[in-house]
Amino acid sequence: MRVGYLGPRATFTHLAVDTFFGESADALAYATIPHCMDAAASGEIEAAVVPLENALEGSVNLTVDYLVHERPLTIVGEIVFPIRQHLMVHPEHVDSWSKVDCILSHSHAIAQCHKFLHSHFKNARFEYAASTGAAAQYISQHPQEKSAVIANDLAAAEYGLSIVKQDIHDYHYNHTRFAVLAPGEIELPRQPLQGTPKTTLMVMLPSDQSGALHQVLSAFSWRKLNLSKIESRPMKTGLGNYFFMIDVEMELDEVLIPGAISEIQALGCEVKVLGSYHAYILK
Ligand SMILES: O=C(O)C(=O)C[C@]1(C(=O)O)C=C[C@@H](O)C=C1
Repeated sequence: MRVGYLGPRATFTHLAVDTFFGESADALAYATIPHCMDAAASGEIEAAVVPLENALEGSVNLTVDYLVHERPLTIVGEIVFPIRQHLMVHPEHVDSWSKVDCILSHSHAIAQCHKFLHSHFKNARFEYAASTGAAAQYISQHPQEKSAVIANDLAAAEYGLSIVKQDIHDYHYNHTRFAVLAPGEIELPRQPLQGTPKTTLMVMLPSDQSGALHQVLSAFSWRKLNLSKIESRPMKTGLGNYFFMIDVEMELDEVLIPGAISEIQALGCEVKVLGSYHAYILK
């Protein structure tokens, strides 16, 4: 099975793919989240794995927006993976690491380490890369730059960088949810882990209807459907126009979720099922 991921090699997404799929997948790196999702939509790969949400920094908006507005792929699985951020430099700068003038990484990685960065690098500037792996690769190729990178230990090994501070993320519990996306339903390799069933819906409220969100939520509540997430994102059609991404902690059945969907549609909302799948928590 060909599985694309946000590359280059040794990103957290790559680690999640290798740990989850193991030998069952041919893992292919893509430079950006949209490139990876495009490849799944065109059939170049069977599935794309992209970051969806981090426990400290929240949703990866690029993934959510591209999924809803540009590439309507199906969520066929979720991988929850622990994230350990380390600070690393080119070996030439190990002795002067605390004096670097730039910190380079993915925006989510930088955000996960704000307290550490604030206390150690009062004057350094932050530069954002497409991924932690891309930042590590760049610094390995530009040893003259006095920059430090935030990435994982595999990236340090892959790109020959030296870790100067381990575990610099601000809070101990740091996990990221990665979505496995495909053009339609596909079989994922069997896991020794027990997954938790989930269904993700996109709901667009009619504009200017008082109590609409309350009514939508009550369609789930009286059916005792547990929601693990609700988040609004702009529709990009005008100020105040939002859609909601709602995660229901249940597999798409034939009665309860379709019943809730019909009720919500009767309120004048547009509803789309983005996927019904299992979430796997990896160690
Ligand atoms: O840059 C990477 O290594 C990624 O896989 C992306 C990403 C993200 O988008 O959140 C994944 C996990 C971490 O939270 C930091 C970065």
